[in-house]
Amino acid sequence: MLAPAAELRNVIKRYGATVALDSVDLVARNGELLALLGPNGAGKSTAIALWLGLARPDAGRAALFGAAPGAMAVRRRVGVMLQSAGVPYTLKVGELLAQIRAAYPAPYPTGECVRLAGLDGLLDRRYDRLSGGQQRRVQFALAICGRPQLLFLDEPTVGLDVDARTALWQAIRTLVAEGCAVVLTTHYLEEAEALADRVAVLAQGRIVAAGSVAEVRARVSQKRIRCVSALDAQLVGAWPDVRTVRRDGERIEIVTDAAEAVVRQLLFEDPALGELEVRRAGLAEAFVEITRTVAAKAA
Ligand SMILES: Nc1ncnc2c1ncn2[C@@H]1O[C@H](COP(=O)(O)OP(=O)(O)OP(=O)(O)O)[C@@H](O)[C@H]1O
Repeated sequence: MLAPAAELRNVIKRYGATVALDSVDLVARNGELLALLGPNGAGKSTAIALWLGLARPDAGRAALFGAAPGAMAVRRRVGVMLQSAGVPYTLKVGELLAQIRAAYPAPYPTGECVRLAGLDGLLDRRYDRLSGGQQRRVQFALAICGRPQLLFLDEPTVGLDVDARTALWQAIRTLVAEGCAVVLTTHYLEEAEALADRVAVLAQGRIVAAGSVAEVRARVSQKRIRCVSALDAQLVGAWPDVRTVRRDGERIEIVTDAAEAVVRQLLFEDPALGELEVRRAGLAEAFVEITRTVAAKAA
């Protein structure tokens, strides 16, 4: 059987007294996007550092395509976009692209890189004179131009406006559809929800939830209630089992573990209530609940 594009097997990584990863298993497969989620310091960047050979596990194994990270044959199959980019600043975008494309056996044509990363009109511009968002798009182009079979994206859409973010999501989907494996870290849960085939939630170096977006979401019992109501949100917030309440114009939105009881009380208190909707909570609520439970147990 073909080895997965990237795997961590029972990995422990310590920095002094800090256990950055504690018995972690992760797998990223071809044609799939794995989203790594977790609060600051959870261990996401450490996982990527191990895969890139920038750090070594204290125990367990990190492998890319079944081989040790860092091997030249493996590096030619991998594209990387990290949070801090070591880009030679004074070069023009076109020169940067040409340099990186030359290092790969079957790179995308320049025009395709421009289209995928949204670099129209930027090839003749110096990298250091671009805006932050334009630089991010160049970094993305440099990560994908070698037509990687495995792509690491560490918070790729930070600083991008809505249009640029949507365009980048589309480019990521194109690569995944072509069979690329993608490991994405993000703090934007809607990004994971939009792109991920599988998510792994890390907290304090441990995987606390893993599976499809739907599976992780199903781990929590919370529901989201929305309705048009004039009830005072602060009063509703004091009801039993209500976790959060938010007023959004004429609507209120309630997150609760006991949807039936809250709906009953809503209808009782506000006979004029309308447009009632009850939905399973999204990934954002699941993530907050899972990581809060872990923090509470550790305290
Ligand atoms: N080079 C290092 N030396 C010492 N400690 C480190 C080092 N790199 C990471 N750590 C620690 O390891 C833990 C995990 O950090 P890591 O950067 O992997 O988290 P993260 O999930 O990527 O966080 P963020 O969302 O803030 O980027 C943290 O406690 C961090 O302080």
